[in-house]
Amino acid sequence: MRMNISILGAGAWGTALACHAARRHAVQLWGRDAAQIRTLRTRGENTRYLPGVALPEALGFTTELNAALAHVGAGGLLVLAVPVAGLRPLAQALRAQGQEAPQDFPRHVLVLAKGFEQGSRLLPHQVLEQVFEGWARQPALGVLSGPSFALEVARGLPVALTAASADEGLIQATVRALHGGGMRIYASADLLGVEVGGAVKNVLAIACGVSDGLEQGHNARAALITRGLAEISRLGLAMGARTETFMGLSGLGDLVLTCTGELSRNRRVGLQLAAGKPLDRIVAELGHVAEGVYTAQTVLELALAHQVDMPITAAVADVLGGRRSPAEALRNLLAREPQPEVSPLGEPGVQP
Ligand SMILES: NC(=O)c1ccc[n+]([C@@H]2O[C@H](COP(=O)([O-])OP(=O)(O)OC[C@H]3O[C@@H](n4cnc5c(N)ncnc54)[C@H](O)[C@@H]3O)[C@@H](O)[C@H]2O)c1
Ligand SMILES: O=P(O)(O)OC[C@H](O)CO
Repeated sequence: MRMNISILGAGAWGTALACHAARRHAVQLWGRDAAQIRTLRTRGENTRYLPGVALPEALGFTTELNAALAHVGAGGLLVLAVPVAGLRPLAQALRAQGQEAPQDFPRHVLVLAKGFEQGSRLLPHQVLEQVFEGWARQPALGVLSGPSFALEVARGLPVALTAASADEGLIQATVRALHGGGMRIYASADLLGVEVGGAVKNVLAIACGVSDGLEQGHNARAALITRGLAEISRLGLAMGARTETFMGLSGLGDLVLTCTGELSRNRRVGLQLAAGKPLDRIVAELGHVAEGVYTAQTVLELALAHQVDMPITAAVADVLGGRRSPAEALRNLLAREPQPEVSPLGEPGVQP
């Protein structure tokens, strides 16, 4: 059944998902930059964020938040495709806009961002809960996560993702909107676990980029991925997530993709740090968000607060914070005391 969908955020991921959804649904892509949206409309291509991909003719564009909301109405799907840092201001603007006709505000809001908000240390859905708190028209919230490079999705290549929410109606709306045409959507009720996996894998992808950039070999990369999964699981469990979530698409799946795939922006940051490039230059030249850069220190703070050991994350935070060189951080990791290997799935009564 055809649905009305608005995707807010015209970066790589928002544009790719809009390409996918517009093949079957009425989709509006919203961006805050009027000049960029004009280019999308006139050239039929997102030259800045997704060059080389022809946008579907049926895809609509807008810079008006109220038009994007009106398109969705109460019964469609509203998708937030901005980075974590942009979520709070966007949600505040949505709430303000929604006051005008609360009965028409979308019932289902799906978030795509992967990371923790700096300062508040909140996950994306928690930021939204905070903004919408106390509002009579508080929407049902969900996240979409898993191994998914925007460029491949935009080209229609196969992809499997996890939609997580406590609200069954939201999951059904997401499946209706996105499942099919090369995209498989799996459902999960573990919103927190899905978001923790998506946030921390970005930090570990930076570690793998550093290791590969320093030519430490495939063995080292496999070790970082496996021990990285143990770090994700430890933090997630301490925060209340389910262990099995980390063995799924949004955990192991996305970790493997981002740590090994050449399209990963986070991995690219690590490779360039290993080459000795200063972080501010890397970020300026990347032209896209690499969420791991902004989330690493917060993950480390959460690890300390929950008293879980996350040595790889600590090493990445040290390198990003300029406290250690990439080579020094790696030496430090190798010099750690020997310890028993505990499976990321854990053992009864033992923390992984
Ligand atoms: N690119 C991918 O392959 C991919 C896949 C899955 C998830 N994600 C996640 O999706 C989120 C967005 O990533 P992306 O790849 O689209 O990033 P991007 O850097 O390609 O684009 C970001 C977009 O968000 C816009 N933006 C930033 N702050 C904003 C704000 N305050 N209000 C409105 N718009 C704002 C920018 O103008 C830009 O259009 C990130 O959290 C990322 O981790 C990305
Ligand atoms: O390019 P990255 O490193 O931001 O990763 C993109 C997606 O999150 C991969 O699933």
